[in-house]
Amino acid sequence: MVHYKVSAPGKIILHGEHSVVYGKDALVSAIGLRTNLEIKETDSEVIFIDFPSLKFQLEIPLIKVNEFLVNSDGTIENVKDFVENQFKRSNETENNTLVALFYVLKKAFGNEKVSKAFDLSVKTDLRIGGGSGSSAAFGVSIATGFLLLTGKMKENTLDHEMISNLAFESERVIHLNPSGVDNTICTYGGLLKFAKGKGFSKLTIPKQLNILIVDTGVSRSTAKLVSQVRDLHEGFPILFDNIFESMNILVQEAIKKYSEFNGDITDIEKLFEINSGLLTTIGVSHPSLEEIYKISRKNNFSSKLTGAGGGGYAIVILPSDYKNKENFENLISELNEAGFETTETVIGGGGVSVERV
Ligand SMILES: Nc1ncnc2c1ncn2[C@@H]1O[C@H](COP(=O)(O)OP(=O)(O)O)[C@@H](O)[C@H]1O
Ligand SMILES: C[C@@](O)(CCOP(=O)(O)O)CC(=O)O
Repeated sequence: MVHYKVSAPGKIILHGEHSVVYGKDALVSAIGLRTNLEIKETDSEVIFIDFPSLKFQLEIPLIKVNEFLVNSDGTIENVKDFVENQFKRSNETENNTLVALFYVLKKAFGNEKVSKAFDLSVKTDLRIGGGSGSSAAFGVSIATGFLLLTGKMKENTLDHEMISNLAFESERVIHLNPSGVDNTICTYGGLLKFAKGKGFSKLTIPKQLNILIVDTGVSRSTAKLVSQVRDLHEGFPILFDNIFESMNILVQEAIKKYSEFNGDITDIEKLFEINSGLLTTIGVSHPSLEEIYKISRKNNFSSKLTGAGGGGYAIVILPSDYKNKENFENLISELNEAGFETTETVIGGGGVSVERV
């Protein structure tokens, strides 16, 4: 019987968040924190779904899922009706997650039936709603799991394009109007230059680049922040077009600096500071982020938000010899004292992977 373990990385946007929504380039990287899905066919009559990170699980008869696959027209509205009628859950996050799950299932299977029931669980190292790509890592994991289940894709010949495209459908349910940057990086991994509708190219950094991820603990909605920026853009189109163009120029400068990185972070730190200022200008900072910027600067580090902002995660760029340095130890203890959790990681890392159990 089919039994797979799928793993997809989280991501950080190094530069280009928000401007990427307006067609500008972004520089994005996979990180070491991952989402892990397990899917196992069973002889049961019911499909069992477990989302421990969201603290909910449920069962649904296989026959109901197959009725849905045969009868649904596959529109988001139709999948929403199915989820509402079937599960009658009042929690918006749970509903949305289930809509994404069944929408992706329908896209993967079309009108074909699922031949056997299965147990599916999704666990993650990522904080959900923090800007480190948990929704995309979730989308990539379910897309991969379901494509394997259909037999359209084999574990030793993963079709990254098909996975990323299907994960984008999950992102469309969760984020309404995503740029596609998150599903791309969480599928391919590494370091990428990405532009909405234009595709991506892989980049390499000559030397390991260390990053500290700082969790503000403040949840925020990407969709709301994107629409807040859209309102400002509508009010001041020329001003905002120019800010987005500045962010684009910054990304081009950053690509040069990261591609030539020889261990000296001085210029990258300057770009962090400038990018942070531009993001504050478009209104996506937050008091918790400002506090992190202050503590970082006090200890001679440069930081910026990553992702949509409004809380979520900040990133601090670290020099190669940061370990055991007094200012780094002070940075960590001051951030922790202020209530912010920190995780050390490196830029890059593998994309989606599958293990047949
Ligand atoms: N491990 C997971 N299990 C189930 N759903 C998940 C998981 N990770 C993410 N999600 C889905 O993604 C949503 C979070 O998306 P979002 O707010 O954009 O967070 P992030 O910025 O971390 O991607 C959750 O509400 C849920 O629908
Ligand atoms: C703000 C934005 O540029 C990045 C959002 O990233 P996240 O949801 O915070 O991981 C939106 C997008 O690219 O769709």
